[in-house]
Amino acid sequence: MDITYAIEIKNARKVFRIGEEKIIALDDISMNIKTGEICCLLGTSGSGKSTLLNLMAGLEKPTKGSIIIHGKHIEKMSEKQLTNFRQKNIGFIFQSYNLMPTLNALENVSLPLTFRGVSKKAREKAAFTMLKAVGLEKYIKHKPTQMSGGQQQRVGIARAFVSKAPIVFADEPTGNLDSKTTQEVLQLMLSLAKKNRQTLIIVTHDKSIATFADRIFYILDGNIEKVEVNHEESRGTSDEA
Ligand SMILES: Nc1ncnc2c1ncn2[C@@H]1O[C@H](COP(=O)(O)OP(=O)(O)OP(=O)(O)O)[C@@H](O)[C@H]1O
Repeated sequence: MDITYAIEIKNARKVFRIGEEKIIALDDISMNIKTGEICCLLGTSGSGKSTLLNLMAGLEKPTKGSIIIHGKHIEKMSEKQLTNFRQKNIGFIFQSYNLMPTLNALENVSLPLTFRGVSKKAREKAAFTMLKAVGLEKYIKHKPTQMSGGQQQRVGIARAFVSKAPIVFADEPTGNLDSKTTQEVLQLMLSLAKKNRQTLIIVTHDKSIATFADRIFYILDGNIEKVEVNHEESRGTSDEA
């Protein structure tokens, strides 16, 4: 089966209720993301970016509409099916890294492979290869508190990419990093995603980060305000607003 789109969203709406109050986090979103595409969801605080990412990752269900990942309607899946689906298909990179504090870098990166039934030896080999790819081969025994923010995020990236999940989501992945480390971490994510033709979706409020993407979806008040296509020659070099 040839599935061109990694992600298809059809008229997705998400309403949160707090007591009597209704919060329309997403109004009516329709969009498609191609396999291997690198996309940014760009918008100000409260615009609905994280909610949209959570719907795509099956962490939240839409109030209305469809979320189709590799041809499968994930809004119809049970929690158990979703957990299984995420373990097989999705990698996550978080703003606050979300590493396991008691585990060292090698163990943190190995973790997603344990859910896939990979042997310990094969897990450690794959984790070491990934840590080497992100320049941390000398830090495999270090625990998160023994590493800088940039190093911890490299571990987070290695963990997200180790299982070659077809889709990787990154929610403000450089939000806690200085500008130089931000550039390094971004380049790393992009090169890993391109290498294996993994689809990468980055949530950010920072336009300078979005210039690295193939396409930018501008999110405003729970809707897509506009979509911008980045052409190869201007990618990552533009600092215009
Ligand atoms: N679990 C929830 N319960 C109630 N309201 C929520 C919940 N999650 C998000 N919202 C509301 O939905 C709207 C969109 O939030 P969302 O977190 O998606 O925005 P965002 O663009 O990611 O913002 P930020 O950049 O600050 O993270 C906001 O008004 C928020 O308060």
